[in-house]
Amino acid sequence: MTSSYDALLLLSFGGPEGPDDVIPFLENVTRGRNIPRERLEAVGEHYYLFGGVSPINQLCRDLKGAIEADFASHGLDLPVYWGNRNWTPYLADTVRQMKADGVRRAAAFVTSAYSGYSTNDQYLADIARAREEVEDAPVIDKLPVYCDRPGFIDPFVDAAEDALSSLPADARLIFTAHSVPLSQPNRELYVDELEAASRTVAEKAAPGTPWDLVYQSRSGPPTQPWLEPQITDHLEKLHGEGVRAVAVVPIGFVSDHMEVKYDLDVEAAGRAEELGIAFARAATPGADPRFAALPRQLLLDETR
Ligand SMILES: CC1=C(CCC(=O)O)c2cc3nc(cc4[nH]c(cc5[nH]c(cc1n2)c(C)c5CCC(=O)O)c(CCC(=O)O)c4C)C(CCC(=O)O)=C3C
Ligand SMILES: [Fe+2]
Repeated sequence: MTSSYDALLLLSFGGPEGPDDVIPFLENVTRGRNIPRERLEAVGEHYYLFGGVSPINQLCRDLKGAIEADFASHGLDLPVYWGNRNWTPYLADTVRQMKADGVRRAAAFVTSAYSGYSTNDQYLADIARAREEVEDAPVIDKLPVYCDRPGFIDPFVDAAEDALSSLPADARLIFTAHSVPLSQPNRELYVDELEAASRTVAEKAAPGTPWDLVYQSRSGPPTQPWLEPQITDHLEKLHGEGVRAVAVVPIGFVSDHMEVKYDLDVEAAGRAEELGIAFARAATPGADPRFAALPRQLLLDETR
């Protein structure tokens, strides 16, 4: 099987791999952004709780392996590279390696499924900046946004069914995504896509079950409006309405990284427990073979 590309680039966020990495990582993430010092210190503690190791890099290694297996089993002979925005392997170093290996034209699969600034445009800017750092860099085309593709949706459908099956029959569905400032460019598109993906998963996994889309992991100064409601506030509201069980689906993410492991599995689950609400968190696609098939399907334009 052939394609017009001679490499695939897996592009991700990056995360610390030990306690000494945590502060430099957080400085990388927040450089030039208006994030209060207290928020940074609080987020540092989330990482220290896990030994200073974010799950995200291992998740990328696992996904890279699954993509390579998918390519191999479909006779697609294309090397897979991996680079990050905020930690090693830094994207510019990866692009330098690709150049040294003779890559001329690569397709980029980003570990973020949606349109919007943080989820799409910022990764495009990362690619442009990394290419500027490397003389005669390979061409790198970002593959299309994939939040509506079966390879992304279907693993969430199964995961939502699994989470619901562990709860009483009257459990509610909560979809959650990373909050962004209301002022962020293309925020409406991001929200529209999140709503559409949530609706599709809800209708397939549990037709008739009430569902809501809420947000998590906000930072920024309290005076700056971000997408709401936050999941913890939403749990309180549902509690007031007599809801006793929730299945939480992290539809805004592709893997169980720190925003999922801390903000949902520690913080939101802890709030639910205090409120006496049974809480089950649905898995993210991770290295599911259906998800790992998406880069090939997008490359060969045969997804739908
Ligand atoms: C939309 C979105 C996604 C989903 C799309 C995607 O996946 O790319 C995402 C993912 C992630 N965000 C992550 C980590 C962080 N994000 C921060 C800060 C921010 N995120 C924002 C948005 C998003 N973030 C925004 C608007 C900010 C404010 C500063 C800014 O405008 O940039 C901060 C600073 C501290 C804090 O304020 O929380 C950290 C540490 C990790 C790594 C987790 C790990 O280590 O496992 C991942 C996957
Ligand atoms: Fe973030």
